[in-house]
Amino acid sequence: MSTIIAPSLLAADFGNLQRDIEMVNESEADWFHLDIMDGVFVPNISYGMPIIQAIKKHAKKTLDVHLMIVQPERYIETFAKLGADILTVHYEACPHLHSTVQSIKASGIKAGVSLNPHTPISVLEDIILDVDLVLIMSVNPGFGGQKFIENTYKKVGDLRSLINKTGSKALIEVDGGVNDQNISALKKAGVDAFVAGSFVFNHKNPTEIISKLKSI
Ligand SMILES: O=C(CO)[C@H](O)[C@H](O)COP(=O)(O)O
Repeated sequence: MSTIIAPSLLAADFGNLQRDIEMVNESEADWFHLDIMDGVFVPNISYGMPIIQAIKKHAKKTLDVHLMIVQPERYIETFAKLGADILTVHYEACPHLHSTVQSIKASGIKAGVSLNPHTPISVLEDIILDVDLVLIMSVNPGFGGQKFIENTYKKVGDLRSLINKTGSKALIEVDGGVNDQNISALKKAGVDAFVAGSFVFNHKNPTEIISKLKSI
């Protein structure tokens, strides 16, 4: 399977959102990554339903929605109706994670689980066969433009072993500080999908940088 590149619109220019969406549509990127932050689970607030609706209107690729919110189970139906194709919740925000994952799948979309940097892969042992995607945070969630945490390589290795051992079909996605210096080693460690925000949108030629990430 070829590398999946998911530009994070958190780093887009919101005054020119349609332009940035068209750029991703026309690029070699595979997914749109949407970061939803509530100011409670993470110390930042990003954007909500009207913006997602506007993105959906123009986006021609998979919507990969990452909920950094408390009690995400309250909004599963809402995000499914808004057009999410993949809905990822945080392990740390879900006391009834199995039930939340089942509800996401029952709404007809793919279910992802994300882990904060301090959370070990072992917490997924009893749910890995139920999830479509695991999103490993390679920065502390809340802000774009942070430095990549090196321990992520070990976590990706641990997750790849768990997936291989169990026969899970889950994809491995990494989010935070991804660039042309670390993507190759991450890919070798077993990552399938890469979220890239500031590295793409702060570049003078985002389309070109997406092609570069895709081809590494
Ligand atoms: O989830 C996020 C922050 O919580 C962002 O998606 C992530 O940080 C990507 O941004 P960048 O590539 O700029 O690090």
